[in-house]
Amino acid sequence: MWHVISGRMTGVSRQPRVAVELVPVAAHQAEVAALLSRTEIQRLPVEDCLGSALAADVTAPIPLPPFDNSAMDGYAVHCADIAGAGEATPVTLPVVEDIPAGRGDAPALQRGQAHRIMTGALLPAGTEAVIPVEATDGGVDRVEIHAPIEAGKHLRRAGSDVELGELVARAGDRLSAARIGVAAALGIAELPVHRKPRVLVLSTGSELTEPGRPLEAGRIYESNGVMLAAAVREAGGIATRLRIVPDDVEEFRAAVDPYLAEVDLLLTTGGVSAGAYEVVKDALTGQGVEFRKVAMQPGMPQGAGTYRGVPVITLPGNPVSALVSFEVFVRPALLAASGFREVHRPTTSATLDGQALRSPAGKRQFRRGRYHFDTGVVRVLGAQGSHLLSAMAESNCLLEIPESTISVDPGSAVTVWLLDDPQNRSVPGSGRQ
Ligand SMILES: Nc1nc2c(c(=O)[nH]1)N[C@H]1C(S)=C(S)[C@@H](COP(=O)(O)OP(=O)(O)OC[C@H]3O[C@@H](n4cnc5c(N)ncnc54)[C@H](O)[C@@H]3O)O[C@H]1N2
Ligand code: MOO
Repeated sequence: MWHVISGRMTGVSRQPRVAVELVPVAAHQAEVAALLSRTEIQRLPVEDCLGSALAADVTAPIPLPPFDNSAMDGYAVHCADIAGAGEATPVTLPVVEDIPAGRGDAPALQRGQAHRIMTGALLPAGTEAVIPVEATDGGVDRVEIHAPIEAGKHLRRAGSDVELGELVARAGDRLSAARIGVAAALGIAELPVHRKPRVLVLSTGSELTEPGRPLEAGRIYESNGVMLAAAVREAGGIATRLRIVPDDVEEFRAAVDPYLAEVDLLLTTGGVSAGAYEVVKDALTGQGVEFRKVAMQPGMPQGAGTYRGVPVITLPGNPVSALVSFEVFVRPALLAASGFREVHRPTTSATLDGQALRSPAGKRQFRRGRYHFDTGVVRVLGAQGSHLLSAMAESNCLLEIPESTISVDPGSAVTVWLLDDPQNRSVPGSGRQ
């Protein structure tokens, strides 16, 4: 179904009349999201799960740590035995047992004894504290102890990290290095995850040249395909890049068709606007893909549908338009299909710094910028032109200007989408701006 809003705005002065009818951003988002089904669940070895979405809740089959153990290399003691110990008044105890990590049969510690014990080793029954080796002479048969210690010191209790049966990860969580570590620590060898969606990325345009080759007059290097494939991978998908397809429908079909059986999504860039050589539009119109203008800047020309049973999203060719469109439409749909619970970028309200922003009436505008976590201020980077990719490469956020807003003054609040930070400066409170 088409949800259409008119570009004509009432009560807004000096705005040019927009002749075409525009599809609202939310309507196109919903149509794109509905195209992709959730991928099936598979059990994978934990070490192969990085970046996947967990498909079921995980509860702890054992506590962590599994048993009481020592937090230090030192000596297991009864506190009262060394209560009077000091540099000038050392206490000497017999070392009765040696307990490396992994030993499970050490006898109980009796009053007046010390057991030498290593970090991570099972505490012998009766241990009240572990005195670190640095506070002793390090003796093997007898140990001279130079300080007292409180009960409970340097002991790690069973379950102090994770209790038996505790929920440690939820369905829809992204499996990070730390979550994979927790699963392994719990003895979990395999996890149920959603299969990563396979995305075929296709760049079209007779002007495109692969990087590394000489650039002839009138041609440019292909960048959208590599960039979108990287964006797919960042979003947890598996991207395959096809060779560049020139503006020729037969070549388009010949390049794409052999791969269709293997992919969950065909993602194209270029060839969708109003020119004489719009290969994507020409190849896919009447084949199940609908082309439209979305009330958004950049990223107005869009297409979505299915081609030979495979979901297709066609992004515009201008590089900023392609990447912003990926953020707005493709990334959330891909994350939802991959089983993630959280599919949207985190957003926050920021204070605009610098110059006033102008935005076309009736369109949602996305500007690139740098959000400063310490001050809550956002500054736009680069102009609005959708060929200005380098400013996007420096940005850590998108500013979202609603359809009803035609200008934003400095000092006003503006919503920002927080992106992965290319400068790695986005750690709140890090002070590195
Ligand atoms: N008469 C009109 N012209 C244009 C309209 C319009 O509504 N009426 N829309 C403009 C908007 S907005 C956009 S966005 C672009 C979209 O155009 P296409 O999707 O058809 O893309 P192309 O024309 O193929 O390319 C546009 C631009 O981007 C460069 N490009 C394309 N692919 C790549 C790539 N893989 N790597 C790097 N750069 C690429 C291409 O060379 C062009 O400069 O149309 C406007 N025009
Ligand atoms: O709407 Mo286009 O995507 O600005 O360059």
